[in-house]
Amino acid sequence: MNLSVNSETGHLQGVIVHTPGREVSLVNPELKDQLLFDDIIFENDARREHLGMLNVFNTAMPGDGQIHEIRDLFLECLQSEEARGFLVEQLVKQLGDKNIHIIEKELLALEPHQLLQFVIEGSTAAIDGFTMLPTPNLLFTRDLAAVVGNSILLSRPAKKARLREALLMETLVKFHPLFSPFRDNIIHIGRQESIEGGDVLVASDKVVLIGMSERTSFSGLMKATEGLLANGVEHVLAVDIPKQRSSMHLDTIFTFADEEECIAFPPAITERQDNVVALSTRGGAIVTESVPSLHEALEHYLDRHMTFIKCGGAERTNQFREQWTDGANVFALAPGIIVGYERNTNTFRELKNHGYRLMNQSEFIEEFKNEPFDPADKKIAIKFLGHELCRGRGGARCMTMPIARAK
Ligand SMILES: NC(=[NH2+])NCCC[C@H](N)C(=O)O
Repeated sequence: MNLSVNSETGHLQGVIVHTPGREVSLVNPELKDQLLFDDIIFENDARREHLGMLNVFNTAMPGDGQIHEIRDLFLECLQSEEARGFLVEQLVKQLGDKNIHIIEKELLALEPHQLLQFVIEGSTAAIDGFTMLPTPNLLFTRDLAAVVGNSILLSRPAKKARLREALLMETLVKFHPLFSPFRDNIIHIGRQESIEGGDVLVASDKVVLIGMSERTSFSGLMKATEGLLANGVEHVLAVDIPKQRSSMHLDTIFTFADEEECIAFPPAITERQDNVVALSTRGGAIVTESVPSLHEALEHYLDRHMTFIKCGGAERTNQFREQWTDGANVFALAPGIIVGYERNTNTFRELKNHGYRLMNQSEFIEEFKNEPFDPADKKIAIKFLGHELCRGRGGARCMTMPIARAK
C-alpha cells in the first residue's frame, strides 16, 4: 500500500487510532483541566463507543485497508533497544523538571510493555515510587502528526499535557518500519514553536490549510509551511481562528465532507472576513497574499466550487451547542461518506438537506457488511454514539490519523 495522503476525503486505506485505555480512568476532577478534559470519562463506555466507530471504518474501508492501534505500533517499535534508548533519553531531556533522570537506568531496563505503560499511564509497578501524570489525550491521534503527500509533519504541542504523546510519535516515525517510506521527508518544528495535527487540513495535493489557533504559533506555522512547500505543496492557507478552548484547532470549526463540500461553524468561519493568508513560493522566497474569506480562498486555490454546510443548522444556539460537541469535526471515510457524533442532530438535518443519506452505525454496517464498500455516487452521513468520547473535547476527525488515502 502506498502511504500518502493527498486530500481530506480520498477513500481511506490506512489509519492510526487509539482505543482509550486505563489512562482515561486516571483523570480525576482536580486534574481534568490540566489534562485538557472537560469532564471525567467512563473508560468502558468510551471504549465501547470508540470500537463502535472502528466497526464503521472496517465496513467502509477497502478489503486491504488497515486500522492500526497506535499502542500495537508502539509496542512493536519499542522492541528495538535503540528506540527505547531514544525515548528514554528524550523523556529525561523534556521532563527534566520531574527529576526523571534519577530513574533513567531503571527505565532503560524495563520491558517494552512496562516502558509503554509508564509513558502512557505515568507509572508502572516495575518502578516503585515514581509517578507522572497520564496521557489521556492519546485517543486524539490526529494531533500527533500529519501525513501530507509523501511527507510527515511531526507536531510540537503547545500544551505540556500532550508533549509525551508527541515524543512517542516521534519515536514511532523514527524507528517503526511502517514509517520508513516517510523517513526522508520528516518535517520537524523547533522546540520553541508549536503546531498540532488538528490544525492541518490537506485540501488537495497542492493546497494545505493550517489553523492559527491557540495551539499553533506563528513561527510553528512558518516552519511547517517551509517544510510543506519544499515537499510538493504549492500553497498553504493560514486561517486565523479564535484562540480559545472551544476552537482549539481548525478542525473543531471546519472539516471537509466531500471534494466540494465542507462543514463550518458559521461564527468563526463564514462570518469572518480577512482571516486567510495564502503562502506560496516565488523565486525561492515565501510570498503572501491576503484573501477575504476561506470560501474565496478555497474556490480560488482549489479551482472548484465549494459548498459550506452549517454546523448546527441555521439557529445560533444550536450552532454553538453542536460546535461544542464536535458537530463540525466529521471524518471522511471516502468522498461524501462521513462519520460524526449522533448527538449533533441539527448538523445531521442540515446534511440531509444537502442530499446526504443519514444512517446510524448499525444500519450502515448491516447494509454494507457483505461486500467491499464502493463509495462511488453515494453521499452518506453516518451517526455514531460518542457521549463519553466527546467530553474529551474531540470528535471523529480528532480521533484518526490517516496515513493512506486513495488519490
Ligand atoms: N484535533 C482536535 N480537535 N483534537 C482535540 C483534542 C482534544 C484534547 N482534549 C486537547 O485539548 O488537546
